[in-house]
Formats: sequence, C-alpha cells, structure tokens
Amino acid sequence: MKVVAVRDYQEMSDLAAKYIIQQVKKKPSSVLGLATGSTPKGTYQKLIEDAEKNGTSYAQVRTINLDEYVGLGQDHPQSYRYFMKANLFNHIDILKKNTYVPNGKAFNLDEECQCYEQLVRSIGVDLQLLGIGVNGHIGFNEPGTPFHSSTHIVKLADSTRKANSRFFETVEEVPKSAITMGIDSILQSKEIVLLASGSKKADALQKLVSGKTEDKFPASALKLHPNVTLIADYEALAKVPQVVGSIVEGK
Ligand SMILES: N[C@@H]1[C@@H](O)[C@H](O)[C@@H](COP(=O)(O)O)O[C@@H]1O
Repeated sequence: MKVVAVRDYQEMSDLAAKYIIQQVKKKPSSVLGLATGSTPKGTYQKLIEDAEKNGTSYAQVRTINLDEYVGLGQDHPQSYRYFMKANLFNHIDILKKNTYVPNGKAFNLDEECQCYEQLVRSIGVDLQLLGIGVNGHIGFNEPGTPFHSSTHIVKLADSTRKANSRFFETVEEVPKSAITMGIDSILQSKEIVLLASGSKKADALQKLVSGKTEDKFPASALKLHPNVTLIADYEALAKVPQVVGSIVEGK
C-alpha cells in the first residue's frame, strides 16, 4: 500500500480529486467506485469545481456506489442515493442512468444483493474511492465480515450507528441494516484510493498499517490488493510514526 501524507482535509480532497480527474481524462468511459460519508465530500466538491472551470466531462463515466441503508428511499435526505445526487451527480454532466447505488427499498433484498454483485463484476471498476470507519469498516463491512464476501445485507454495529447518528436527529433513526458491496467485491477494482482525515481515524490507521491482516479489521484486506493508495492527513496518521517519517508529500 502506498501512503501519501497530506497536511489536512483540503489537501486530501485536492489530491483525491486529481486521481479521479486523471483517471477520467485517461479513459473517458471509466467506471468509478464511489463512497459516501463526510470524508469524500470535499473530493466531490473539487470535482464539481474542476468540471465548472476546466470542463471535465463525465458524460461517458459510470459510477457504482458501495452501499445503501435498508429502508431509505432515494428521496430520504440520509439515503446514500440522495447524498450522491446532492453532493455530486446533480452538479456534473453524468447521466443518471449511469449511476448505480443499491436499492435500500427493494422488495426482495437478497435478489437486490445478487443483481448488484453481478453488476459490480460485469462492469469492472477502474478506480474505487473508499473511506474508513472508526472500527475499520469499509463500505458497511463490519468487523468479522469474511474477506471473500460479496454484496450482502449487514446488521450495522452499534458503534457505526452511533458514529453515523450525527447525520440523523437521533441514533434510533439510523437504520439497523444496510446493503453493502462485500470485501471481495471491493477488491475487484483495478485501483483503490482510501481516504482518511482527522484524529478520530488515527487508531484505525494505526491498526491498518501496523496490525494483522484479519477479518476482525475489514480494511486490512486492502493489503491484499496490489494497487492501493492511502491518502491521509497528519492528524489521521498521528499514530503511524514509521509512515510519517517517510512522508511523500501530496503537493
Ligand atoms: N458506509 C460509510 C462508509 O463508506 C464510510 O467510509 C464511513 C466513514 O464515514 P466518514 O467519512 O463520515 O467518517 O461511514 C459510513 O459508515
């Protein structure tokens, strides 16, 4: 795993956007794997600014998102489909029909998982953007999820519901389950860019860099992939001294 240390959230967002823009310029019909949460918001903002300023086009791009809450439809402000529309899709020239997010309101959730997995495998993600949960989850793959997992329904950990309750009125409103691409689904991507910012991610990055590769810590599966770049700021890397010592500056 290549580690790129940057000063702060802004630099992380700038650099992640550069990776994506470069990918789209190199291959206009790229398939981008996208994530939600606070971490990639700044990256999406940079993509919007770049599209406005430099005319980068997403007309041929397809996107596939990692996950969605079970029970939240696309008009629910906390659904991930809504998030993607509000933070990216509505502001660039991507065609809505080329954007995929699991349907959290599917009548048959098992069928939805199977179809989504088929989509992931047939579409072939070129570049996957990822965030990391405080407990090391990627997508919504909670600790204990097998590395060979494909798209599935997951019961959310209490810590995840608590962490995500900042977006809801109360923790009770946070859905109890979600559909997520599995760890193996994520590892199918040709390239992965993992983002982390802020001191609350410091323990997770310490475990990622220095800990074992085991399903107790889902993000450790990324060490099995040949092309992963971690872009993290100093606060997030505070407990990874050996990496901070060999910093590759983002700018
Ligand atoms: N399902 C998402 C993850 O994809 C995300 O990486 C994580 C971290 O969120 P944040 O970026 O807000 O810290 O939270 C959620 O649970």
